[in-house]
Amino acid sequence: MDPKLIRNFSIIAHIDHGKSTLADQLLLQSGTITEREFHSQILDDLEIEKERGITVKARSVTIDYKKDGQTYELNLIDTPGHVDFHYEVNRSLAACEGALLLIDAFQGVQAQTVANAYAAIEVDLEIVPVVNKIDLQVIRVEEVLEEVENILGLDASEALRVSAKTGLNVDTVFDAIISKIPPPSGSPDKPLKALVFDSKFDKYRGVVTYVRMVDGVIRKGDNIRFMRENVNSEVIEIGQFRPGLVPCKELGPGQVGYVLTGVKELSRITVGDTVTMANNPAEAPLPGYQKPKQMVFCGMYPLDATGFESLRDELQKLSLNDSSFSFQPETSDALGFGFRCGFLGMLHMEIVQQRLEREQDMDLIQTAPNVTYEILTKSGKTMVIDNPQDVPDPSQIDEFREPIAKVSFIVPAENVGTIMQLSQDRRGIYKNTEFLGPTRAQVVYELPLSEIVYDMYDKLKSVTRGYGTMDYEIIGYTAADLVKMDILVKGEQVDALSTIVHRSTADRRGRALVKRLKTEINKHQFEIAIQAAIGGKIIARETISAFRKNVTAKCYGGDISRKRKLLEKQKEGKKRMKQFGAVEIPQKAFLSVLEANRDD
Ligand SMILES: Nc1nc2c(ncn2[C@@H]2O[C@H](COP(=O)(O)OP(=O)(O)OP(=O)(O)O)[C@@H](O)[C@H]2O)c(=O)[nH]1
Repeated sequence: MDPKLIRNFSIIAHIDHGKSTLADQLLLQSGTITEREFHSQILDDLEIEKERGITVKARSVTIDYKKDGQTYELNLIDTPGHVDFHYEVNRSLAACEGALLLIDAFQGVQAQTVANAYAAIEVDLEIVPVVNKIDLQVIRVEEVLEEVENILGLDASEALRVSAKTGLNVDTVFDAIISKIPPPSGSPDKPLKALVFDSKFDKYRGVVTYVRMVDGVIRKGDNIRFMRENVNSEVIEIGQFRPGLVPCKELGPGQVGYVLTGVKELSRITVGDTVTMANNPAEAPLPGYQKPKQMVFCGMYPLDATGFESLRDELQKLSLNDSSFSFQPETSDALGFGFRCGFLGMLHMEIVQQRLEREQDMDLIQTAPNVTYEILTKSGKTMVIDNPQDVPDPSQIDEFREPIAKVSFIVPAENVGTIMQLSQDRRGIYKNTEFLGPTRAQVVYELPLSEIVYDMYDKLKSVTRGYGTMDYEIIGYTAADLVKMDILVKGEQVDALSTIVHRSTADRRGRALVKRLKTEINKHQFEIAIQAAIGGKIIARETISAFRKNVTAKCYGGDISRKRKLLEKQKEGKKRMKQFGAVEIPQKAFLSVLEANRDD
């Protein structure tokens, strides 16, 4: 394939601005998919993505497009739009020469439009602004284009105006891809160099490695090497995404496709690695990617001990296709054997948890999530803390550090004050405000990650009536006055309820938490004290009074069937309970920490 006829591009956008719809429309208009397939959102094939309407895992597809008697090979690399999946965006961009920057004609430039555009500018991609949804009743295209110029510093004079939904003007998108985005360079005669930009585990074929060719040619039977992992393997099959896996004879410079090898474990194929020939290797690998870093952790426990092995199997299966999710066995006095799971962010956590519950039909107890902390001990050691239970005794701590994020909000001008107040209340450090036009502004704060991951997004949406957006990146760790807060139920500490809080908010959080727990834990036949403590000191207390529970008391006379129904209902309610000493604690109580933060 002549590289001059190849174009490699991504579509980048804020969530919901229509990226998947445009991708599908490009596939439809080029004849890659049928009308029927178009209506079922072909690129988002995971069930959860369909249900929640978000793209989680990057996909890629090759489109043949005829123009002026030539057939061009257009490689679209799909990217997810949500903050949690930044690293997926960056890895996709490195495989492209250009990007379509898609912007909703009414909503205009939003927080992730900015973040994604900057990522593309950083790697020197040619950016084509595309205003989408021009079929809507109310649009403000001119203002949106002004925002593109003011905020992103891009030339918007030749921006395209399309409707991905109806297909209006989508032909101009093909023209722009061919005329504006540069073809890849590279030589078939140089030693093989191909970038691994994704990989996934397929039940039938094993590990499918996604590659973007740079130099050289790859064919079936070649003996290749993954340079960073230093793994050699024979090529069993190569092919392209059309959009299913379709084998081909060879892949040359600039092309995008897949390689099947004898490698069985996904963990041995690192995204960002370089593929070369084992007997004629390239001198140096391509610049790689940073590994994704888990920033949010929580415990997951089977409801009863027999579920441990099957939970392990399920977690393993999930991690086969999601290398950004991690899990390790842990034990809790209260919950028994379970796993500590790490996620990129809260959305990522929710998605994994839902997949477990839905696809595997598992009953789980999940503890409240926490971010990753660092502790410098008196002996000079730096500990990474993923679990509040691992915090050492305060006498051994020299410095307690928390992750800090640079958060950028884009909000209606009248909400700037509220956002500043919200950030200030959460220990934010003000950076700057920039007006994007008469009605909207960008406000930047540095905020502790723990103060934003749980509910900042919801709060932002509610104070701006849905018009505000935010994006964040972790910029490092700083020392803070943090303490571990324990919860005692009937005098005994429940380890899975411990949290790390800032000392200045400890009293308030402690009170909110015990109050919440009081509503979550049912009355028992004895009185139950619920206390919050720091070190040995009790900072808050609530009491659940004793109650003799007799659900059948309501059933007068001998209505047996009704009585049985009630008993069954009670049994059902017990399903998600964990016995702790004499007290039954329901699943929801373990998430109280999270809820109490939100009540705050
Ligand atoms: N009216 C109108 N609606 C559109 C258009 N393009 C997309 N939409 C709608 O906007 C919503 C979001 O579109 P998606 O294509 O799922 O958005 P996305 O950017 O891929 O979203 P993520 O994958 O979650 O990042 C869907 O309900 C689409 O039907 C358009 O041109 N006009």
